[in-house]
Amino acid sequence: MNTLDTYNFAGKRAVMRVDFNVPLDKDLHITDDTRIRMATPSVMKILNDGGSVVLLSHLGRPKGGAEKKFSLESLLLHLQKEYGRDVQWGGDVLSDEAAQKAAALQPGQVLLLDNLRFHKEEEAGDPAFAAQLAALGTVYVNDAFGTAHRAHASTAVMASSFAPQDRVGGYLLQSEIDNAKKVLEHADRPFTAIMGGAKISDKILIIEKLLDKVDNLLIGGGMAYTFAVAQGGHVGSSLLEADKVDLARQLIQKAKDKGVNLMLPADSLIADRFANDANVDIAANTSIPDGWMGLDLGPDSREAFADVIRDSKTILWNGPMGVFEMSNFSLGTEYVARAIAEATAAGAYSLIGGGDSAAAVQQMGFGEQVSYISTGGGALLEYMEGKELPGVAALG
Ligand SMILES: Nc1ncnc2c1ncn2[C@@H]1O[C@H](COP(=O)(O)OP(=O)(O)O)[C@@H](O)[C@H]1O
Ligand SMILES: O=C(OP(=O)(O)O)[C@H](O)COP(=O)(O)O
Repeated sequence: MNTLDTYNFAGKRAVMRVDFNVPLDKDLHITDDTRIRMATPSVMKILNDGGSVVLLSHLGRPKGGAEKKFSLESLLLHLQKEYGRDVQWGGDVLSDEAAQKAAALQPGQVLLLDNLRFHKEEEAGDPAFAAQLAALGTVYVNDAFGTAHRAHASTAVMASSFAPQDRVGGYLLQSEIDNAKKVLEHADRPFTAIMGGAKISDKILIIEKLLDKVDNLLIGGGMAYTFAVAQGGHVGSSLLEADKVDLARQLIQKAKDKGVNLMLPADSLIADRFANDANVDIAANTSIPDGWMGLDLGPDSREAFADVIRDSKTILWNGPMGVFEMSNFSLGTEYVARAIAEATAAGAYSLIGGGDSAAAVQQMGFGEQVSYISTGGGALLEYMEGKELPGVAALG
């Protein structure tokens, strides 16, 4: 892989894929800018060389065209402060405005374009769309580790429009891979993985691979309810992927066969609606009443999870344990974050992945007390299971 340090960007226009899929509040303000900050060294290297940058990213998962809440324009002022210079807005990636502003960029200038996923061709990996993106620059830089597991037009396909020497991996991509490799190759035991969050269908398949690597696998967050149903439980209106129940049942069996301690939450903090001021109660995870939903670990589970974590020597965490964005459902995530900080202080190596997990750790004040915060969730997990990431493979 060509790296930024071996490339001189003077007079070049870099079309740079970043992962600026940052969490926003309802007023479209950024609540955690880790992903933006982590890509800044790459942007500054290009600008300081005397190059210019066209920034490409997705934000969230828009379905069917442009929507204000998914527009990258919300990031513009933040980026101007981050880079200490004007950042131009070019609108839609396929617009004439974008093409004209990109062509007119001068050394040291930055252009931000709108959400790639406003075009279905992005996720389809459409070659014609990829070629249109490639025409925006003279060199391709990929620093989007968080999206490196997607074979999309901007993460994988557009690289082939550039000569091999003009496909460059950014600093963040490189350091993420170096770090994940270190954990894979030297995992001290007990090795504990903690999985949670909401992207169940994406991440449930990864569990099978992790069972070959870890001693303990703790499953919390929205993912836990699919497992509770697999155990014959009732989960009310909790997050559930019904078509993954059989797979969850097989995974429980596989963990037994392999001697892995797969721990599911015994109890949940349940709510009668998806709101911070909902009525709450505590229920066994396998008997949540109709009309109620599990939004956080219950008191027994958070203690049990924390105990296992504190005894671990290598820790991999992806996905919050509850809807931590609402303060009344953040305790499970906080317990896990604190236990990881304690284990790290006692000598464990801790690796936290995912946009929301990273945000939770920072927000709760444990950012400096863990070994490494990765900007990738799914990407990190897929790398850890030994898969080649399309975004990395495309760089050659
Ligand atoms: N029990 C739950 N019910 C619904 N959503 C949940 C639950 N637990 C966690 N979540 C949500 O999961 C989201 C994060 O999931 P995910 O994207 O998979 O994690 P990451 O970004 O860390 O990889 C958060 O917005 C959180 O509110
Ligand atoms: O947030 C992301 O992944 P993550 O939730 O696994 O951390 C990336 O931006 C990828 O987004 P996607 O899972 O919608 O392709």
